[in-house]
Amino acid sequence: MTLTPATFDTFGDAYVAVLRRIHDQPEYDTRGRGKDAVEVPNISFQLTDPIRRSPYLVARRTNIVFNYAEALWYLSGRDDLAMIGYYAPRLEKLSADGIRLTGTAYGPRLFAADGTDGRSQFDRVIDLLRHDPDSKRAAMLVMRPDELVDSGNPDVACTLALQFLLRDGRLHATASMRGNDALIGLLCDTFSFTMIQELAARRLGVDVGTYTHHVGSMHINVLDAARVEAILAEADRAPAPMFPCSEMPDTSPEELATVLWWEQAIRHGGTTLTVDAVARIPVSGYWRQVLLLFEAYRQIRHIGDPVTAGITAALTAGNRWLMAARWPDRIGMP
Ligand SMILES: O=c1ccn([C@H]2C[C@H](O)[C@@H](COP(=O)(O)O)O2)c(=O)[nH]1
Repeated sequence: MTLTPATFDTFGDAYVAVLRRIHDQPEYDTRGRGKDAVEVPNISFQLTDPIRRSPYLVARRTNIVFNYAEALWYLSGRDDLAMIGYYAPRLEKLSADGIRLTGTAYGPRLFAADGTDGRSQFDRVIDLLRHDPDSKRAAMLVMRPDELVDSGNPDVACTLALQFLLRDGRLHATASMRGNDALIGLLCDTFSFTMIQELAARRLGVDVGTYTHHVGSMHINVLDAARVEAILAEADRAPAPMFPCSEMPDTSPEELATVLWWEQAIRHGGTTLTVDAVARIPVSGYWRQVLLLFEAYRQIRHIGDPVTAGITAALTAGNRWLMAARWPDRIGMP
């Protein structure tokens, strides 16, 4: 009898295993809100190395720029479509007023002061773990009861809660979701939640532990079947490439604000940033790499030519691989 979830080293391994399970052995056909899907209830997995959070699959065409933008959007407590819609125009249809997102915007629920004691849920669980490291209470709630009041609500939070357990000097995290689209949402949500876990571990000065993901309804939309099959075929052909991955340094709220300031400057700016200009931005090398990705994306969106050779060369090997898989005609491989 096993009472613990399946364990994988990297998210890429877990991702392929989840897609394969639902594709090969679906348990239910569902028809919800106009989308037909195949579903396996109660899927759980655990990652031993949550920092290796990007799957290197050509057929998936992971948008690493969006992944970082969404994580930063959460970490800064924002809900504006202006920022996140620039990286993922598909989110526009989820916004009821064209200005803000509600259920999808986990940031305000986790990282904005919520009117109780001037702190955010995130700040409260960090303070709690500083004083009571063995606590079982370091949980942050996401979905709210009032989200089901309006049956026409287009955007109900899919995440129920995130929990931290600080054990033997390692910060473990558990995400609980009511529903997860295994092709798109699973990848983006795991990316952001493991970033939140890593930020919390650095703030506490402890190591990153395991990441556990539990989902009530894990599903693949029928319209995505061909993409899933392409991913499974690629995983069958050869193991995914491996790249070194960088650890997030301890990042203060002030440094995060500087990263967000530059994100907006790049998004609004009409000028091409050089690698030297990025090197002068007063944030750590880890966050400068993210700003390089934002500049590469700005060039892809606004300029017809390939991304400048300097920016391309300054990307890490893993990021360059992901960008070239997504935008093959815009990113040269070295
Ligand atoms: O962070 C998110 C947000 C949404 N979804 C997916 C799950 C569902 O396929 C769809 C939401 O539809 P409902 O469950 O609200 O009907 O979006 C995710 O996987 N992760």
